[in-house]
Amino acid sequence: MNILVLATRNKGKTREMRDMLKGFPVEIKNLDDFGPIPEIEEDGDTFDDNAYKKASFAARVLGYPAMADDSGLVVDALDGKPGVHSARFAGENATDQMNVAKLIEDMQDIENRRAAFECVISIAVPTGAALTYEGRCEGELLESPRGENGFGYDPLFYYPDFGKTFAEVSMEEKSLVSHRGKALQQVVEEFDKILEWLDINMPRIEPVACQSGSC
Ligand SMILES: O=c1nc[nH]c2c1ncn2[C@H]1C[C@H](O)[C@@H](COP(=O)(O)OP(=O)(O)OP(=O)(O)O)O1
Ligand SMILES: [Mg+2]
Repeated sequence: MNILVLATRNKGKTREMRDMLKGFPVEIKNLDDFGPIPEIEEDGDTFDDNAYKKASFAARVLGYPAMADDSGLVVDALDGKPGVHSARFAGENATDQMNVAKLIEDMQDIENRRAAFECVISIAVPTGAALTYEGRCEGELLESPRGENGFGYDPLFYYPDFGKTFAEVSMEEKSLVSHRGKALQQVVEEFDKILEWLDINMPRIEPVACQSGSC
């Protein structure tokens, strides 16, 4: 069976990605299944750059196809911040709680509460060839957190159609409308084609059959 490595350290993302890919003929592995590998710096200017960096690096280091997600929250009133810096909004090793607290503070007294989650998924092979999928989801920021589910900024992200935050709905409900859910839905729809693409693009690591006849 084909192996696909989820190139992420984020447990919330891992759960959502595993859930949507269950049932497909592919063995999903995590970075933790391989022991220590170097950290990759997410210093790209776009979600696209960073998703590709993470996926192609993991594929190159591990020798398997890898799928990475780069995502974040884009806030209208903050000129698109925190954007690609969402994970380190409150500082280099910030926790979700610290990032949420900073967002609450920065949004104090701001009337325009519009925000969107954006996600780019990259599926790469060790040669650097890659496929890209994108998703976006619009909502509003509350003034204080609500709900216990999900991760990251979910407790502040109110989705009007649900009348709830992403932390107040199940993972399955969130995935129906979320940025990552939408990107993954395209992956799911195209999965047969993706498997074919992997088949063609994965390097053949077995030595080429001996051509001199002496082996
Ligand atoms: O559905 C979501 N619900 C809530 N928050 C979310 C979501 N999706 C992304 N986010 C936030 C979390 C983190 O602050 C940043 C992602 O940063 P990002 O670098 O892509 O992920 P990460 O560092 O947590 O894990 P990794 O890079 O190993 O995949 O955006
Ligand atoms: Mg990251």
